[in-house]
Amino acid sequence: MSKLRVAVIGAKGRIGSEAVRAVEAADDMELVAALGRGDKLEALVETGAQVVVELTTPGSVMGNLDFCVRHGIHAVVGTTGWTDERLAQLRTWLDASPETGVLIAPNFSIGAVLTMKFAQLAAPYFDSVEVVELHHPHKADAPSGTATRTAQLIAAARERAGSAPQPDATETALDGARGADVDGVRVHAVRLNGLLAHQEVLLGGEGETLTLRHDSLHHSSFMPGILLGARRVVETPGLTFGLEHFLDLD
Ligand SMILES: NC(=O)C1=CN([C@@H]2O[C@H](COP(=O)(O)OP(=O)(O)OC[C@H]3O[C@@H](n4cnc5c(N)ncnc54)[C@H](OP(=O)(O)O)[C@@H]3O)[C@@H](O)[C@H]2O)C=CC1
Ligand SMILES: O=C(O)C1=N[C@H](C(=O)O)C[C@H](O)C1
Repeated sequence: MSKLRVAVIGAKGRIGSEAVRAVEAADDMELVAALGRGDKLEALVETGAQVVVELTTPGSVMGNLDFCVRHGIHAVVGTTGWTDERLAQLRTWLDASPETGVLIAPNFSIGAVLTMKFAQLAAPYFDSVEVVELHHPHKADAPSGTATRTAQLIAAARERAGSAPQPDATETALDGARGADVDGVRVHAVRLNGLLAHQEVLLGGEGETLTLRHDSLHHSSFMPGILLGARRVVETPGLTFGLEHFLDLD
């Protein structure tokens, strides 16, 4: 059987360099291009890339995806910074290239995907829920894509269940003291040397709390999800948001 022809954009970055190694080590894949900043995207066409793994920056990802979708190259995207407007733009591009698939995964690690799932399950049973994400201090954005998505999923689960608004009588003396508000769920971002990528979902009810915590201790934690995404996206046209759609979690 022929190997899947995979390219990595952002190949010199923290996660991109790990992805290069993971694709090279996968028996069913061939790394056909490893692009860094300044490299020409035309190399993707010249090398016959079928799937791109996009791990760059919020400032670069849209231009890269525009090129990929226009050339019918599927994409697995880990880069953060997704807004409703960006997703709508991407859907427009995909409408014009209906056989192309794009997977955007706020987090490729199985533990993080499960944390999001458990948080949605638990959130309607508690009065209060807040998200704390903790990362290395070189991370470009805050809050993390994972924390934003987790808060959105929690808010949607609470709305579906008809949960009451969260109790909070605080009058904040300093801006930011209560974190960011994502659909009514507070999200706090810690940047600390020594950390990689971590998240806690804190849930509180009458006389009890539940803490869900996930730790990515090495960038290798994201690789099985990236490889799975590359294998599945080629047979999944359109936009898929979240690795959970490629996992049999129910
Ligand atoms: N979904 C997930 O599971 C994960 C997602 N991420 C996300 O992935 C992204 C990258 O993270 P990280 O590796 O830590 O960041 P880094 O800054 O280490 O890597 C980004 C790389 O992309 C390069 N780059 C920027 N623009 C372009 C471009 N147009 N073409 C080619 N290369 C480009 C950068 O080059 P230069 O240094 O010259 O700017 C850099 O080498 C972030 O958004 C992060 O949040 C990270 C881990 C897991
Ligand atoms: O920048 C990182 O490191 C990470 N980014 C992603 C995010 O913003 O959620 C995924 C993971 O947290 C690591």
